[in-house]
Amino acid sequence: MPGAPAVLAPAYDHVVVGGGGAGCVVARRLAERGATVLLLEAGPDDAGREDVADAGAWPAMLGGELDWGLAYAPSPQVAGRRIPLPRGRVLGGSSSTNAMLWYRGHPGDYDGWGVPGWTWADLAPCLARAEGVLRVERPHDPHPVATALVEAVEAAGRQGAGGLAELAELTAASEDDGAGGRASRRWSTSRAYLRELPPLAPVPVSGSLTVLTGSPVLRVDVQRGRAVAVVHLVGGRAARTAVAGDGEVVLCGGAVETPRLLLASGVGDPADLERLGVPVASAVPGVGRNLQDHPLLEGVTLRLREPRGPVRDNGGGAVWNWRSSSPRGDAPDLHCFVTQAACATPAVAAAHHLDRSDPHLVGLGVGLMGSRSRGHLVVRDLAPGGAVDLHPGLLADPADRAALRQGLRDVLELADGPVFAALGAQRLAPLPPAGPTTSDTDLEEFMSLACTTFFHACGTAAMGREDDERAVLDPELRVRGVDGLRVADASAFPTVPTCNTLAPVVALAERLADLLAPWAVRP
Ligand SMILES: Cc1cc2nc3c(=O)[nH]c(=O)nc-3n(C[C@H](O)[C@H](O)[C@H](O)COP(=O)(O)OP(=O)(O)OC[C@H]3O[C@@H](n4cnc5c(N)ncnc54)[C@H](O)[C@@H]3O)c2cc1C
Repeated sequence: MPGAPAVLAPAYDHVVVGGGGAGCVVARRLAERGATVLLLEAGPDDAGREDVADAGAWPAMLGGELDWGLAYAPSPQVAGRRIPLPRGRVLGGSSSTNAMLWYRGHPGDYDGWGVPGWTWADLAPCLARAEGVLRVERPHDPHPVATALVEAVEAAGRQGAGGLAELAELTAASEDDGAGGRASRRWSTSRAYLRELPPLAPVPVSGSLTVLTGSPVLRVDVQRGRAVAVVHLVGGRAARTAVAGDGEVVLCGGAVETPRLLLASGVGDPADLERLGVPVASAVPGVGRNLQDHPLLEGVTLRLREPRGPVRDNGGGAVWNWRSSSPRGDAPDLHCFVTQAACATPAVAAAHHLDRSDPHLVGLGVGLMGSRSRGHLVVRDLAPGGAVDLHPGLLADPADRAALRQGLRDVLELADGPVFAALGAQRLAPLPPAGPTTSDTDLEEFMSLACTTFFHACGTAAMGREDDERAVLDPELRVRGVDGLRVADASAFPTVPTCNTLAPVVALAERLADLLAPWAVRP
């Protein structure tokens, strides 16, 4: 389905901008409901790429040719470090480059948004529908460090006590490797929704879907308060493709590029637009505010007695979710996963003299999923992927630092316990005697070196109730003050859910297609 069509039609019912985690879902579902749809993706096709398909290969893609190459700005809480923020620039978006954990979150995450139409009861059917398209599997042959995490939680009496450790659900499936064996293969939204679903029935029974890769969108053309066309590059030249009649443009560019596209289209804080030299189409001060992410500690490092062996599944395989003593809501707010390799920031590696290529090393990541800190972004250059200052505010809220300290202490207790000892594990970072008696100051110093992104940037074009003046989108994901323009991606979350963000993104995309469903009954 993807590729360059010989000729683009002058107009489509809907134009979907960004073929990522959300965009592939939105485009396919709208076409199924009877619309003619154009999906525009800046990056290349992902079909046939072994780096994308091999579930264990994703770390090698970080910062590579399929990455937008963004970074969070330095802040004191992260020891003045610049933290790379990977985002997929390829069909499937970050669902083609991510770590494949599938975690639905907690009902309270969605109910807590307080936006009509977006409760758990509204979204659970969308998740179920997505799980009928994406393959979601747990590891068939888990790595010993994955089973060790689950056993360590059990041995410490923490299983079920406000938490759960289990083999991870992954958007990857054990498939024939073509050489008589099995291998774990990725199921991105591009694979699931564009390639594996049966082809659309011919027009006019259903609509049609045209996918154009290598076509970055520069802006939406807003005239007299209505989105009428998109301006995009085709073969390096600017082209203009219109939306037909009462069709719509749906922005699915992700948490950084969607607010940039809004600003490029004249939607944003008038002061930002004036600085960027863009005439105001709609004054919406919330664009680019409310940037959120989960802080993740990459640093707890163990050296096993034996080499850890070849990578299985996604290179991890098990997770533990549990509650701190003061969680943000009802959901577990702390998260731990294993890595079948060293998982330490360059700053931790330098401070602890780690040789990250040592085949005996494994890691334990510690994330704060109920983070309260908020940040913002400042677009400096309107070109896709251009300069942007990203200030996520990681660990800025003292309550976040307290909760993550507790998470780190809990994980160190497991790392030093009998289950990992049976693997001959020796803790290399943070250096012993870090443990229950270590001071908060020492732990915070380690955290400032180990803190990085959990890759869950979101919230920068948030939906909200009709009376919420900070909201960029209304409860049906319409951009305030512009007809025929919606946002359906991670930017739309009012608050980051306590889970990895692909599942809620896909649920949101499925729901948006329902909101536009009247297309299915048009003559
Ligand atoms: C390295 C990494 C690991 C992660 N691990 C996990 C995980 O294990 N589990 C999980 O649930 N989540 C994970 N995530 C997060 C998850 O993948 C994202 O939250 C999700 O994919 C976001 O979906 P999105 O549609 O908002 O954006 P994306 O999936 O990033 O898609 C945006 C798309 O829009 C395209 N685009 C942007 N601007 C333009 C433009 N101007 N014109 C045309 N196209 C454009 C991009 O190229 C991209 O294809 C990870 C993310 C990364 C990067």
